Amino acid sequence: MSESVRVMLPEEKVNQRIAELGEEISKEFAGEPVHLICILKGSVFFTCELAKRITVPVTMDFMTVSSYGSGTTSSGNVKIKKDLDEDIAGKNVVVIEDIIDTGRTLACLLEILKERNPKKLKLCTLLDKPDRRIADVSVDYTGFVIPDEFVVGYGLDYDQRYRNLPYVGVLDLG
Ligand SMILES: O=P(O)(O)OC[C@H]1O[C@H](OP(=O)(O)OP(=O)(O)O)[C@H](O)[C@@H]1O
Ligand code: HPA
Repeated sequence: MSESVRVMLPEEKVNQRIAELGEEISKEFAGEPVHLICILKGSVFFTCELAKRITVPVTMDFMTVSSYGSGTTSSGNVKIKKDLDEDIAGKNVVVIEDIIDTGRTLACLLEILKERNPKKLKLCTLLDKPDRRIADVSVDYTGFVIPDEFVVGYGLDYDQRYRNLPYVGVLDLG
Protein backbone atom coordinates (compact mmCIF):
# COMPACT_ATOMS: atom_id res chain seq x y z
CA MET A 1 0.00 0.00 0.00
CA SER A 2 1.51 3.34 -1.01
CA GLU A 3 -0.33 6.41 0.20
CA SER A 4 0.17 9.66 -1.63
CA VAL A 5 -1.25 13.15 -1.46
CA ARG A 6 -2.17 15.23 -4.50
CA VAL A 7 -2.23 18.97 -3.94
CA MET A 8 -5.72 20.44 -4.28
CA LEU A 9 -5.20 23.87 -2.72
CA PRO A 10 -1.60 25.10 -2.55
CA GLU A 11 -0.34 26.89 0.54
CA GLU A 12 -0.27 30.35 -1.10
CA LYS A 13 -3.87 30.02 -2.28
CA VAL A 14 -5.06 28.91 1.17
CA ASN A 15 -3.21 31.72 2.93
CA GLN A 16 -4.50 34.31 0.44
CA ARG A 17 -8.08 33.18 1.00
CA ILE A 18 -7.63 33.22 4.78
CA ALA A 19 -6.41 36.81 4.56
CA GLU A 20 -9.58 37.70 2.62
CA LEU A 21 -11.76 35.99 5.23
CA GLY A 22 -9.95 37.90 7.97
CA GLU A 23 -10.73 41.17 6.18
CA GLU A 24 -14.35 40.19 5.69
CA ILE A 25 -14.81 39.32 9.38
CA SER A 26 -13.01 42.48 10.49
CA LYS A 27 -15.30 44.60 8.30
CA GLU A 28 -18.45 42.91 9.49
CA PHE A 29 -17.58 43.36 13.18
CA ALA A 30 -15.98 46.79 12.71
CA GLY A 31 -15.17 48.25 16.12
CA GLU A 32 -16.48 45.27 18.06
CA PRO A 33 -14.50 42.36 19.55
CA VAL A 34 -14.90 38.82 18.22
CA HIS A 35 -14.61 35.61 20.20
CA LEU A 36 -13.23 32.77 18.07
CA ILE A 37 -14.14 29.22 18.99
CA CYS A 38 -11.71 26.72 17.54
CA ILE A 39 -13.09 23.21 17.16
CA LEU A 40 -10.22 20.87 17.95
CA LYS A 41 -8.21 19.39 16.56
CA GLY A 42 -8.55 20.05 12.85
CA SER A 43 -9.26 23.77 13.07
CA VAL A 44 -6.11 24.72 14.97
CA PHE A 45 -4.05 25.69 11.93
CA PHE A 46 -6.89 27.62 10.25
CA THR A 47 -7.87 29.40 13.48
CA CYS A 48 -4.32 30.62 14.13
CA GLU A 49 -3.85 31.92 10.59
CA LEU A 50 -7.27 33.56 10.56
CA ALA A 51 -6.84 35.17 13.98
CA LYS A 52 -3.66 36.87 12.71
CA ARG A 53 -5.65 38.43 9.86
CA ILE A 54 -8.46 39.87 11.97
CA THR A 55 -7.98 43.51 12.91
CA VAL A 56 -10.73 43.92 15.54
CA PRO A 57 -9.94 42.69 19.08
CA VAL A 58 -9.86 38.89 19.22
CA THR A 59 -10.29 36.43 22.07
CA MET A 60 -10.13 32.68 21.59
CA ASP A 61 -11.45 29.53 23.18
CA PHE A 62 -11.28 25.84 22.28
CA MET A 63 -13.74 23.00 22.22
CA THR A 64 -13.49 19.30 21.38
CA VAL A 65 -16.56 17.48 20.14
CA SER A 66 -17.21 14.10 18.61
CA SER A 67 -20.18 13.33 16.45
CA TYR A 68 -22.00 10.07 16.76
CA GLY A 69 -25.45 8.59 16.19
CA SER A 70 -27.25 7.17 13.18
CA GLY A 71 -28.20 9.14 10.09
CA THR A 72 -31.89 9.10 10.88
CA THR A 73 -32.00 12.51 12.54
CA SER A 74 -31.18 15.62 10.58
CA SER A 75 -28.82 17.09 13.12
CA GLY A 76 -27.12 13.88 14.26
CA ASN A 77 -25.76 14.12 17.74
CA VAL A 78 -22.67 15.59 19.26
CA LYS A 79 -20.75 14.77 22.40
CA ILE A 80 -18.74 17.53 24.08
CA LYS A 81 -15.37 16.05 25.05
CA LYS A 82 -13.81 19.36 26.09
CA ASP A 83 -16.08 22.31 26.75
CA LEU A 84 -15.25 26.00 26.44
CA ASP A 85 -13.40 27.64 29.33
CA GLU A 86 -15.47 30.82 29.14
CA ASP A 87 -19.11 31.82 28.99
CA ILE A 88 -20.18 33.12 25.55
CA ALA A 89 -23.29 35.04 26.65
CA GLY A 90 -23.41 38.48 25.01
CA LYS A 91 -20.33 37.86 22.84
CA ASN A 92 -19.82 38.05 19.09
CA VAL A 93 -18.95 34.41 18.52
CA VAL A 94 -17.38 32.96 15.38
CA VAL A 95 -17.10 29.18 15.34
CA ILE A 96 -14.12 28.07 13.28
CA GLU A 97 -14.13 24.73 11.47
CA ASP A 98 -11.70 23.12 9.07
CA ILE A 99 -14.40 21.30 7.10
CA ILE A 100 -18.18 20.95 6.91
CA ASP A 101 -18.92 17.59 5.36
CA THR A 102 -22.25 15.95 6.27
CA GLY A 103 -22.91 18.98 8.48
CA ARG A 104 -24.01 16.82 11.40
CA THR A 105 -21.32 17.99 13.82
CA LEU A 106 -21.98 21.68 13.27
CA ALA A 107 -25.76 21.52 12.99
CA CYS A 108 -25.86 20.04 16.45
CA LEU A 109 -23.08 22.12 17.95
CA LEU A 110 -24.61 25.41 16.80
CA GLU A 111 -27.86 24.49 18.54
CA ILE A 112 -25.94 23.86 21.78
CA LEU A 113 -24.08 27.18 21.50
CA LYS A 114 -27.22 29.15 20.63
CA GLU A 115 -28.73 28.16 23.97
CA ARG A 116 -25.83 29.93 25.72
CA ASN A 117 -27.12 33.29 24.39
CA PRO A 118 -24.24 34.78 22.41
CA LYS A 119 -24.89 38.24 20.96
CA LYS A 120 -24.06 36.88 17.49
CA LEU A 121 -23.23 33.34 16.40
CA LYS A 122 -21.44 32.94 13.07
CA LEU A 123 -19.83 29.96 11.39
CA CYS A 124 -16.61 30.09 9.43
CA THR A 125 -15.19 27.06 7.62
CA LEU A 126 -12.06 26.68 5.57
CA LEU A 127 -13.61 23.94 3.42
CA ASP A 128 -17.18 23.11 2.49
CA LYS A 129 -18.06 19.77 0.87
CA PRO A 130 -21.76 20.36 0.03
CA ASP A 131 -22.21 17.12 -1.98
CA ARG A 132 -22.20 15.11 1.24
CA ARG A 133 -24.54 17.32 3.25
CA ILE A 134 -27.13 15.54 5.39
CA ALA A 135 -27.87 18.22 7.99
CA ASP A 136 -28.75 21.79 7.12
CA VAL A 137 -26.04 24.21 8.27
CA SER A 138 -25.91 27.86 7.48
CA VAL A 139 -22.30 28.86 6.82
CA ASP A 140 -21.43 32.55 7.10
CA TYR A 141 -17.83 32.51 5.86
CA THR A 142 -16.44 29.84 3.52
CA GLY A 143 -12.86 29.49 2.35
CA PHE A 144 -13.36 27.01 -0.47
CA VAL A 145 -16.18 24.83 -1.76
CA ILE A 146 -14.60 21.49 -2.66
CA PRO A 147 -15.77 18.33 -4.45
CA ASP A 148 -16.50 15.07 -2.64
CA GLU A 149 -12.94 13.88 -2.12
CA PHE A 150 -11.20 12.93 1.12
CA VAL A 151 -8.83 15.76 1.93
CA VAL A 152 -5.93 16.08 4.35
CA GLY A 153 -3.55 18.82 5.40
CA TYR A 154 -3.93 22.25 6.94
CA GLY A 155 -5.28 20.56 10.07
CA LEU A 156 -7.22 17.77 8.40
CA ASP A 157 -6.12 14.23 9.19
CA TYR A 158 -6.28 10.67 8.03
CA ASP A 159 -5.91 8.47 11.10
CA GLN A 160 -4.38 11.49 12.93
CA ARG A 161 -1.68 11.94 10.26
CA TYR A 162 -1.07 14.67 7.64
CA ARG A 163 -2.48 17.52 9.76
CA ASN A 164 0.81 19.39 9.45
CA LEU A 165 0.85 19.60 5.63
CA PRO A 166 0.92 23.31 4.75
CA TYR A 167 -1.56 22.76 1.88
CA VAL A 168 -4.85 20.90 1.34
CA GLY A 169 -4.45 17.69 -0.61
CA VAL A 170 -6.46 14.67 -1.75
CA LEU A 171 -5.40 11.42 -0.15
CA ASP A 172 -4.85 8.50 -2.49
CA LEU A 173 -4.60 5.27 -0.52
CA GLY A 174 -2.91 3.50 -3.46
O1 LIG B 1 -19.70 17.73 8.73
P1 LIG B 1 -19.32 16.46 9.43
O2 LIG B 1 -19.57 15.23 8.56
O3 LIG B 1 -19.93 16.33 10.78
O4 LIG B 1 -17.72 16.44 9.55
C1 LIG B 1 -16.98 17.53 9.93
C2 LIG B 1 -16.29 17.29 11.23
O5 LIG B 1 -15.35 16.21 11.10
C3 LIG B 1 -14.04 16.67 11.40
O6 LIG B 1 -13.73 16.49 12.75
P2 LIG B 1 -13.23 15.13 13.39
O7 LIG B 1 -14.37 14.52 14.17
O8 LIG B 1 -12.60 14.25 12.35
O9 LIG B 1 -12.17 15.61 14.47
P3 LIG B 1 -10.72 16.31 14.28
O10 LIG B 1 -11.00 17.77 13.98
O11 LIG B 1 -10.07 16.12 15.61
O12 LIG B 1 -10.00 15.62 13.17
C4 LIG B 1 -14.10 18.16 11.13
O13 LIG B 1 -13.13 18.87 11.85
C5 LIG B 1 -15.49 18.53 11.56
O14 LIG B 1 -15.59 18.81 12.95
O1 HPA C 1 -12.39 15.03 3.82
C1 HPA C 1 -12.13 14.94 5.06
N1 HPA C 1 -10.84 14.80 5.50
C2 HPA C 1 -10.52 14.71 6.83
N2 HPA C 1 -11.43 14.75 7.79
C3 HPA C 1 -12.72 14.89 7.44
N3 HPA C 1 -13.84 14.96 8.22
C4 HPA C 1 -14.87 15.10 7.40
N4 HPA C 1 -14.47 15.12 6.10
C5 HPA C 1 -13.12 14.99 6.09
